Amino acid sequence: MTQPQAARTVWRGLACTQISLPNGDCVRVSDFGAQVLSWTARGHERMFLSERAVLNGSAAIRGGVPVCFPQFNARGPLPKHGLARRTVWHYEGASGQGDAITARWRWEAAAPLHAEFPHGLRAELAVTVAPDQLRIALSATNTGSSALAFTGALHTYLAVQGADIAALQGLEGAAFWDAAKAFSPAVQSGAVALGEEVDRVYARSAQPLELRDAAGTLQISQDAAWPETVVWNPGPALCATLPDMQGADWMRMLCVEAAAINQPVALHPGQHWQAAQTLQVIA
Ligand SMILES: O=P(O)(O)OC[C@H]1O[C@@H](O)[C@H](O)[C@@H](O)[C@@H]1O
Repeated sequence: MTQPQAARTVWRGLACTQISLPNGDCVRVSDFGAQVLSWTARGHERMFLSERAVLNGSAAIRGGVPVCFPQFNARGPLPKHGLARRTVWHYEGASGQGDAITARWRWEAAAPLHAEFPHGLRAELAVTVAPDQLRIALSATNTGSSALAFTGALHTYLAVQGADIAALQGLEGAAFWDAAKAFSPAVQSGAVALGEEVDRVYARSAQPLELRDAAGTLQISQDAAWPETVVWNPGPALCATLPDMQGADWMRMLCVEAAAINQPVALHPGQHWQAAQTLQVIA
């Protein structure tokens, strides 16, 4: 292979697009949820996907990069984390740019949403794969005739190798809201490590974060239009209660989420918004 390629495939019953680069990097994205399920770079799987993930469309898929939209968590009347992660998106195709390739999906707010969310809203997800790099851009357009507001996140489940040495660096000294402790305010002391439940909402860091583990170092950055970063790991106690995770899975993952939460994004009719999260293997 001399050029990046995108091929349609079915993986464990899910219609997917498989993106492959000449250097061996590979990404799989499901039409269900427009969800990245796998990213292999420098020979390592960089995404956590639960072996107990529900893949039959009856629930959100636990792992990869769920698109939480147009509502983050329970902050509104919609089902938790919105409906987009539980619906099939329309695949629009892929196009190459040099050593990179971008595949695109489209989602429209449809009837099941309208009782709680009576708006015309279109979302697009662009997944760009380049050597050592994955960039995921969500965009939203108000296609209706009234103003609307949304919240959301790219709920990225990063694979962790070597839980005892894994550390997320770059948030030291940052203020956060501790969602695991009734949203009490706190300040980050040292790197984020695995151990107990972590469910924290930080303001976006201007500098990229770094996840260091036994596989190397992954740099994580997000556009300013994602104003918050959520870091989530259920820890052993909560993990044991989640039916779609195995008991020790909390040691295999860390969610670092690019999010828009505290100030909902307001869109007038015809207005457009876009924001990306970029993951880069640097060591
Ligand atoms: O189990 P879900 O619906 O995928 O949510 C997982 C987690 O997602 C995180 O974004 C939230 O901050 C957590 O509070 C939540 O538990």
